Amino acid sequence: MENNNAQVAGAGGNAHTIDPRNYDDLLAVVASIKEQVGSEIAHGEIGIICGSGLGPIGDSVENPTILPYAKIPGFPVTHVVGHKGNLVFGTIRGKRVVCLQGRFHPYEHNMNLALCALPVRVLHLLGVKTLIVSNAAGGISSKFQYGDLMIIKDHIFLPALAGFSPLVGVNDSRFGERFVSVHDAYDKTYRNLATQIAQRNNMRLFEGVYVMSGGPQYESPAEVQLFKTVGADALGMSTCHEVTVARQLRNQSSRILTHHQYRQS
Ligand SMILES: O=P(O)(O)O[C@@H]1C[C@H](O)[C@@H](CO)O1
Ligand code: HPA
Repeated sequence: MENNNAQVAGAGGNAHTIDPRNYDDLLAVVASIKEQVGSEIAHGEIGIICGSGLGPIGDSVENPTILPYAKIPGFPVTHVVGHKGNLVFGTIRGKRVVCLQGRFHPYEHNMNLALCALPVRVLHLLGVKTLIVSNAAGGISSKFQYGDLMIIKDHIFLPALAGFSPLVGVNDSRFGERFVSVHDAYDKTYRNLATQIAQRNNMRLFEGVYVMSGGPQYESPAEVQLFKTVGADALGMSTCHEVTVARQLRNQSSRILTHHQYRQS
């Protein structure tokens, strides 16, 4: 079942299908969210994308306001088991969070990566400055035991290397630059914090490189060997498109700050 609410009114009042690359369309999506849950509720400092099996993070949000994706214009419907399909607003330990209880995998949506990363742009327009992204992945590193946790320190975004990037196509500069650096895409300060917390709690935690394949088929033994050879530690079918879009938005924020400083000096 697709979301039958994928249209917004454009210039002249003509309805058109939401384009995930169009800033004005996403402002209309955000306006609809604010209208449905109220402007006070519809904002957050921290965005959380729950991977497969990690939906209960959304259930731990305090004072939750839940908006099903089916009621959000432009949000496709998620079909993957373990992805509920809710936007959850509330707090966790006093911090305002917006939780995506369910993500969009490119293999579900004809490799439309911009569409699958649309929620990240929506989170940005709702005020989110910090994004926590989780996933379930297959281990490649021989260090790993079943169920181990890995913090991503870098990625190999295979679909993007083959031309399937969420940033391909018209670039609306209000989202950021045409050419986006993904150096330090995974914040070192937060990675260190997670490592310290794991150590304090005697948890097994590794840092490693995540490789995203298009899926949905799992990888052949020869492909796993290939990824191991190029330095990947874990393998999945998500995350990199979201992080790439987030990185463009973060670069946009720092660009605005640079201009601001320039004007002051
Ligand atoms: O959303 P995530 O990345 O946790 O989903 C995982 C990876 C694939 O989409 C799927 C295959 O197991 O689950
Ligand atoms: O082994 C895997 N490969 C790709 N994606 C996955 N998601 C969970 N496990 C895997």
